[in-house]
Amino acid sequence: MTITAEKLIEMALIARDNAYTPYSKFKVGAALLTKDGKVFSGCNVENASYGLACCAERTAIFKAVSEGHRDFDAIAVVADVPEYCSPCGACRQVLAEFGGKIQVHMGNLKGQYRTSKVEDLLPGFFGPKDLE
Ligand SMILES: O=c1ccn([C@H]2C[C@H](O)[C@@H](CO)O2)c(=O)[nH]1
Ligand SMILES: [Zn+2]
Repeated sequence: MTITAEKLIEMALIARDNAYTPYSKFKVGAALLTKDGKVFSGCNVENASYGLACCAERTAIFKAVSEGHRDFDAIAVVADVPEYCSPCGACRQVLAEFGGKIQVHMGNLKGQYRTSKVEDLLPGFFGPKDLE
């Protein structure tokens, strides 16, 4: 059974409920799909030392990697935005580490989304190949 973009968005919306955002009040949810069909969710987690906030996307990626998963098909990201929730530069770089072909579904609370590949969100990215 494959997990659709719509299903992944729905899972990101559920993860968003756990966002810890006392400072920005901007709640974000993410759901990361592995090539073997597992999903790791994430939310943003802020801190009184503001710069230490971890985005929803990186929370999901670090959860997956720390449990032994490195091969990803797609990630969904959702927030209360007028158009589509676009990953920040740091998250684009962290996603790029695991492959430019990962599909990024960027959504909002209305269930609308658009999809781009990591390599199109971060053209010419610096990655593992540059260290060979
Ligand atoms: O794609 C994004 C954009 C922002 N944030 C978080 C970081 C911070 O907690 C809050 C406001 O920037 O939203 C994410 O989690 N993902
Ligand atoms: Zn980010």
